Amino acid sequence: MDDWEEEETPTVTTYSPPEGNDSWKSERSEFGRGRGGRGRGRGRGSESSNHTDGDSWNSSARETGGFRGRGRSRGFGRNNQSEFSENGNEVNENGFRGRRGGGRGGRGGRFRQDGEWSGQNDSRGGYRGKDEEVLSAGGDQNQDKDGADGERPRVTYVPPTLPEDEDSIFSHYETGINFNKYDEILVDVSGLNPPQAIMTFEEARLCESLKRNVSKSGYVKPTPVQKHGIPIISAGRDLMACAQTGSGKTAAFLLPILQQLMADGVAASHFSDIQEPEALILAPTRDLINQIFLEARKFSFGTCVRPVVVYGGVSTGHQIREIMRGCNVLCGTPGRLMDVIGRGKVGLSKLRYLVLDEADRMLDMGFEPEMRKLVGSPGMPSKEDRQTLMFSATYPEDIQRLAADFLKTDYLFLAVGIVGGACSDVEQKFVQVSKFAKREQLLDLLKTTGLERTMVFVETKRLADFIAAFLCQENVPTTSIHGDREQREREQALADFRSGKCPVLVATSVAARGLDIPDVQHVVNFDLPKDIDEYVHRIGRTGRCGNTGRAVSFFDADVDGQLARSLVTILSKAQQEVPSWLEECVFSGSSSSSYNPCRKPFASTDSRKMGSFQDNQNQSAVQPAAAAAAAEEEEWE
Ligand SMILES: Nc1ncnc2c1ncn2[C@@H]1O[C@H](COP(=O)(O)OP(=O)(O)OP(=O)(O)O)[C@@H](O)[C@H]1O
Repeated sequence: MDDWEEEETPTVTTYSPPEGNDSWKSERSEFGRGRGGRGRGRGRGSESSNHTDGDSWNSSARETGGFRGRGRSRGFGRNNQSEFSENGNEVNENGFRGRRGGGRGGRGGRFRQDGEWSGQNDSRGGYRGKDEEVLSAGGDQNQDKDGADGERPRVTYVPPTLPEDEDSIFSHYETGINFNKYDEILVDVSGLNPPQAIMTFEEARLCESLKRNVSKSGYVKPTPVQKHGIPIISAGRDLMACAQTGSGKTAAFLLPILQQLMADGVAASHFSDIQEPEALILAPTRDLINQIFLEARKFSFGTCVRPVVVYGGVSTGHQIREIMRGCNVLCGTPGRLMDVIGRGKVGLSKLRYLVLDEADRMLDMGFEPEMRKLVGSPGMPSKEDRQTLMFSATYPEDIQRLAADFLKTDYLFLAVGIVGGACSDVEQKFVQVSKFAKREQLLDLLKTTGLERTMVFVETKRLADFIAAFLCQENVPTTSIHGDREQREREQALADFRSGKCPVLVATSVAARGLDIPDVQHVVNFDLPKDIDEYVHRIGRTGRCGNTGRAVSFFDADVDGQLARSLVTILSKAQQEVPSWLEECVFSGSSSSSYNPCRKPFASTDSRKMGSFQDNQNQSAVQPAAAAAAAEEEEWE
């Protein structure tokens, strides 16, 4: 038995939110208040919203009314397999504990009077602070192996089998009223001899099956990034593409790649021990790469091209078995990808396309060495012998410089609209609120939004648990996603949010990029991020594909002052009203630019057009402080 062969996992945890309980939509008094008085006494750091009796709190929590979270809480959204023992300690379930080096180990956290979560880490290798995920960068290699070192239990989770019926595969949401306005966005292509843009999908000369799949996906006409990106990729050019969130970047790279593979008659073969994909697609988070895989699966439906996905938190054995069944397009998070390459299951000699989605993220954060390791993997074609494609809505100038190392010198830079600009279909509002008043403000806000789908972003994993638990106590059907939740829980949380079972999703930055969830009408920044690009991505979870959306951000001048200047720029460029108090904040000096001194708020265009590009080639692109602060949730596996 190979070391990757494992037992299949037990079935996925069932999630059962409160039924028939919609009191949270009505008056404040019905929000479940008075059940124990918030913030006092001892409770659990995170509580399940899956109680079938509609009571979100267990008896001990109710008795004591509390939020003083005990235990490194991960239990939100669980079923009745109790995750905590009576005294609040975790109990073992399925042998999953502690594989992130102790994120779950910290105990005794509580919400202080000043509104801040204070975790008391214990010595069991507990919470490692903000860089917890970073420390596991590239470290997926061992995590699925049996716990020989006593610390890394084998991951046995196998995601549920995907539905095969066409309705599920091609389900999509409608383009919005502003879809046609995409045509008015200014487009700039820089670099030598760019090919002519296409105006229609017919001009893309897709083969019949691809054309049929595009049409079944509800695509009638290409978006600007597709009009320009498809012919550039089809012409064999390297590309760095920047287009606003939700404007169809995924199809812009998938369609020309799949078209070329089909035209060349590649076919997945399971007769080979080692699979040699023609395309590698990388993204920074598990949930995003899974989504990209589903898009690839949709567009290649009924063809001989076979996409496969690999990412952390799922049984490696299962994923390798999937690869062995044939693999032309391998989608993955970098750590797991390097793992399967390292195990000799994937060869790179046939590789023609290397795609980095959220490319600025992939090259930021000090992960650049990991990316270099990947492109330096044995058998990886040199940049001259492969086509490298990068996509994002944001491209800080320093990252553009770094990215150029991975691209041929004659790469094209495609800018649709303002590089780093916010989606113009998202109405952006700001509320001045101190950290003490944020929870009340959030409840008030959710009262007005009712059952509309809302993503609430918070800064830390612990706070995500806490706020989700708080909302559940207030009878708001809520789930959460963050890097300390097990993969099955994350997938369940996303499924419950998508289905509307839980219309509120509390998330850390792990959900900021790329996720394409239908009908997200609102994004709330309970905590503003430290980084303006992160803000752009977060609010881009709404207002997608021509639909309109709304983002409300809680601004606490004591904490968020350093972001004010960039926010004013973002709002102005999106032609939105800038609150006078926010402008004053900039001029009063509380908006310091010292946080990220080397970065301009936006690269307005292709960095090569700016004189500094060559001069700064050797300058380190990674800003350690910024990287560390923004690294809370990214995972490299
Ligand atoms: N030409 C099209 N016609 C109709 N719908 C489209 C078209 N192109 C893309 N879409 C849909 O628009 C939605 C957003 O696309 P996608 O997720 O690729 O955006 P994105 O630009 O990658 O966003 P982000 O920057 O957030 O990652 C998806 O549901 C996708 O299926």
